[in-house]
Amino acid sequence: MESTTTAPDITELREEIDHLDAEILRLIQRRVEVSKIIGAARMAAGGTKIVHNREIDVLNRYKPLGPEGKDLAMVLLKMGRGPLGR
Ligand SMILES: C=C(O[C@@H]1C=C(C(=O)O)C=C[C@H]1O)C(=O)O
Repeated sequence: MESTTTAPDITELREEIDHLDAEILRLIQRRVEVSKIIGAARMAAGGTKIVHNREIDVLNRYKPLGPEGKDLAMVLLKMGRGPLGR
């Protein structure tokens, strides 16, 4: 029996990756923005910049991606915090 599998269209797949990256970038930028707004509002009200249990929830959310998911979540949290101690 002959195989009927066709080679993937790399050009087309790369276009999809380009679109996905643009969307991921947009979402990350918005996430950082929202996280900073929340942090600033909480600090202005006399609270802390970081909320530990909420950050644990975020880390757990990325667990399906494995160890790299945790790294990714850490980077996202770090980006939203900005410099600590301010
Ligand atoms: C955005 C918040 O503030 C901080 C930033 C978080 C985030 O980027 O997900 C989570 C917890 C807080 O440390 C929040 O409390 O929801």
